[in-house]
Amino acid sequence: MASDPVYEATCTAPVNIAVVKYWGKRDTTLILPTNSSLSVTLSQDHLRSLTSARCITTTSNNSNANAVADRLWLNGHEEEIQQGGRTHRCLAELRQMRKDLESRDSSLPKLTDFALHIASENNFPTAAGLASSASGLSALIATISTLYALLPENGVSVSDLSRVARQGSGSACRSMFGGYVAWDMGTRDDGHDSVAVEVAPASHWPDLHALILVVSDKKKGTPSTAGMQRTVATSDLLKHRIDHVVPARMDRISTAIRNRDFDQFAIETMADSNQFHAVCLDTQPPIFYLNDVSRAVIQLVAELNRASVDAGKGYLAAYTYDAGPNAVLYVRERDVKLVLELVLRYFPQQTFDDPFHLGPEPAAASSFVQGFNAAVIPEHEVGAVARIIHTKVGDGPRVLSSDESLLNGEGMPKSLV
Ligand SMILES: Nc1ncnc2c1ncn2[C@@H]1O[C@H](COP(=O)(O)OP(=O)(O)OP(=O)(O)O)[C@@H](O)[C@H]1O
Ligand SMILES: C[C@@](O)(CCOP(=O)(O)OP(=O)(O)O)CC(=O)O
Repeated sequence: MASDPVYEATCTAPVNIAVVKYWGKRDTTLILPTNSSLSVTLSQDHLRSLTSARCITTTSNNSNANAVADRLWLNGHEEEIQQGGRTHRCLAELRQMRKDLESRDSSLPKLTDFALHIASENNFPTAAGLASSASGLSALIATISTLYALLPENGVSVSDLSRVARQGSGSACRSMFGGYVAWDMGTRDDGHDSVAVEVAPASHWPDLHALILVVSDKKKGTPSTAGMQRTVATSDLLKHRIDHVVPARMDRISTAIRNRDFDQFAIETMADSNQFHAVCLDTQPPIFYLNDVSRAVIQLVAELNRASVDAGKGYLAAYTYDAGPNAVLYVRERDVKLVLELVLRYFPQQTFDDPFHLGPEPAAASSFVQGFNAAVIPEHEVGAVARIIHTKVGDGPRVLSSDESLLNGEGMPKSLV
């Protein structure tokens, strides 16, 4: 007996960390932002969401009474796909795009007739302020668009797919591209022009590294989705930011990236992070994402840069913080050793295995930069920074082979918790 054809795809997608922050929606259903934003996509060699999706043909799943319903497993646990919820809307939109394709080409298999089984795993903590929603939703869109052949040769661009990802989680639209990515806020009410665009590929400025100082990987207090709408409703400073700060900053930071101008990139990145946390503080009741350790990291980086700029050597590191206490430091490859040495001295680690082998020598000199004030912050206890992840700018979603699938022959997750 001939076996049913298998329609399945597996992809990974990256995390992105914004340098101009998205904070505020003008439409909460379509996820249309109140300002444009810009991010750096981080390498999937270190942080990634891996997703497999399979069309469940009725014969291969005739024992399952729910055969017609889409199902999703996240890190081995089944998650409900809520009717009208974000994931549900993304799946509906992708199905519609596939239907359009099938109606134009009758030789294509009618994949939209089948339910989908989707399994996904993040190789880092979920919902902990490490942008899991961005990589997770982007991996979902990348995988199903691969399964449905929603490809440039069929008239579907990456920006078109970013429009779908945006409706899963705003920041996810930027993870559809590698490198340096802008999310144009757009002006249309239907969101058609609110899409991600590539500012520059990773290869344009490949030596930008990221050090993620994980201060806490616990679930955060105020989720971004709720927090940002509280800011929209109550903060006057947000209006100033939207009208008078972000548009010019988007231009300046795009130019800095095109010119590989780290000083300008660092100035804009740190100013934008500071302003984002200022609008959080300007929210009623105020939202606090930074803690004492986050603030100590800011002081340390500020002092390092001051000394370096005074010595005529320019900026060495740029900090940025999302909706949590974890710091992300952007550093050029040539300066990673020095910045790591500094971070490890003030925030010692039990163990730190550097994947790039750029860590400091055990007996490295302790005078970092001429004029650096070593008393700027105290040396912290082991554990103040729980973990350091060292990664760098990377590429966009990747298509993997079926060997890497998270689903077994019956279309069920290989690892169920
Ligand atoms: N691999 C995945 N596949 C599908 N959905 C995912 C995946 N990973 C995360 N999500 C969705 O994203 C949610 C977490 O988003 P949330 O914004 O709370 O956290 P975060 O993205 O880690 O933090 P932040 O956006 O502040 O950086 C999960 O509850 C889940 O719904
Ligand atoms: C602080 C941020 O990380 C906020 C991210 O918000 P989300 O994209 O997680 O929010 P939703 O669209 O409601 O899912 C800044 C940024 O990534 O630009």
